[in-house]
Amino acid sequence: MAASSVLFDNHGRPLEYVRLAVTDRCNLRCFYCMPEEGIKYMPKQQLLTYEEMERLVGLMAGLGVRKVRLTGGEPFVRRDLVPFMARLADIPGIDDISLTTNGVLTAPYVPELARIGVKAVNLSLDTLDQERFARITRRDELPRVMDTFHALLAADIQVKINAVVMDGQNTQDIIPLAELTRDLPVEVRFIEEMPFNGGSHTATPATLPWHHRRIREHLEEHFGALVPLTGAAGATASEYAVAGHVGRIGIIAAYSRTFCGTCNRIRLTAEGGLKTCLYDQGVLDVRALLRGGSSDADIVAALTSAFKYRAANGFEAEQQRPLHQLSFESMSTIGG
Ligand SMILES: Nc1nc2c(ncn2[C@@H]2O[C@H](COP(=O)(O)OP(=O)(O)OP(=O)(O)O)[C@@H](O)[C@H]2O)c(=O)[nH]1
Ligand SMILES: C[S@@+](CC[C@H](N)C(=O)[O-])C[C@H]1O[C@@H](n2cnc3c(N)ncnc32)[C@H](O)[C@@H]1O
Ligand code: SF4
Ligand code: SF4
Repeated sequence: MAASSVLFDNHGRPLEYVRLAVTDRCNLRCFYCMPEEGIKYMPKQQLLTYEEMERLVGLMAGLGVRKVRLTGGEPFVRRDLVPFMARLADIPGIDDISLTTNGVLTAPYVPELARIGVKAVNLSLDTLDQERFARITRRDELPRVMDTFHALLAADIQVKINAVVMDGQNTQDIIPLAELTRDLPVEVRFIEEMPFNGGSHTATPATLPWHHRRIREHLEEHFGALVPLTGAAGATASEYAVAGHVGRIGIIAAYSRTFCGTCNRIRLTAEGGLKTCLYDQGVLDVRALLRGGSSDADIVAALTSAFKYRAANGFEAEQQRPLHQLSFESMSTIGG
């Protein structure tokens, strides 16, 4: 189905972007995302199939969605990911397919990604120090992640590095990571830590130690004034240029939630739960509709109705949850 119209929510925000968590499994155990042990993965038959996701994306394209991001868990842990991406890219109306990956398994797939037209990849990398990498992710995989980074650059795929800033863990890495932008055409984005760590540690305190302003001040102490850039509509990152640098710096106020006013996205969890806000607890069981024999028209009506009842922002969505224990949810099931 071709994009025919744009759907606006009850706060006048358009639906343009869907994030698909293609799996809840992961080959890392990042401290801020998952506990080290005791993880109960979903049985495979509970995950949406690729065919189910293709059908949904086709229907969403009819509602105006044009951008799809694959995430997880680690997307490359699921088999046959790249052919699936190629089929999504062929859906009329979808003009932007990208993914967020930890980079451990990604390097060998980079030529294929380039071939199917993937223009940008977001690569998670919280430190350039091998020991701290192993401590944060609980796996010693930095060299393979760096292989992916270099393979993406060589293939001319635009890279955004995602680094979660964690008090007492990797704040010493902010400047070395930002230094990558001096000679490389990459964007390095620093992300406020959110509480979705699956019980790995206590939830982010109400006074987030490394919030957007502090990260910016820290960068400016080293590089001088950052020059704000005009970002794309609906973007999560505030983007900045640094004098003399080829690349850019971004800061994502994920916990402060300052960009909700232009939020243009919805999420599907790996088991087909629809989230109209990262902070809601899931507003629609799309898998039940798909497997219960619902018609395209019924599914479109359900998606439309869910989008028309969105929380105004992440704080309202959080308030509407019956339990406020966000830290028992893991980002690996939400997709970031
Ligand atoms: N609060 C909030 N944080 C978000 C949202 N989307 C992404 N983030 C945060 O930004 C991080 C990076 O997200 P990515 O998967 O790289 O996606 P993106 O920022 O939409 O990427 P681009 O499309 O390249 O701008 C996530 O891990 C979250 O911490 C959102 O809608 N709300
Ligand atoms: C959940 S991961 C899934 C994709 C892939 N495994 C990866 O790490 O890139 C998506 C993004 O969520 C971010 N993330 C995970 N837990 C987070 C948290 N507690 N706060 C902020 N961002 C988080 C990661 O840094 C990553 O960039
Ligand atoms: S952030 Fe990504 S790589 Fe790290 S544990 Fe979560 S899903 Fe896995
Ligand atoms: S917190 Fe919710 S409303 Fe705000 S930008 Fe994120 S998903 Fe959108």
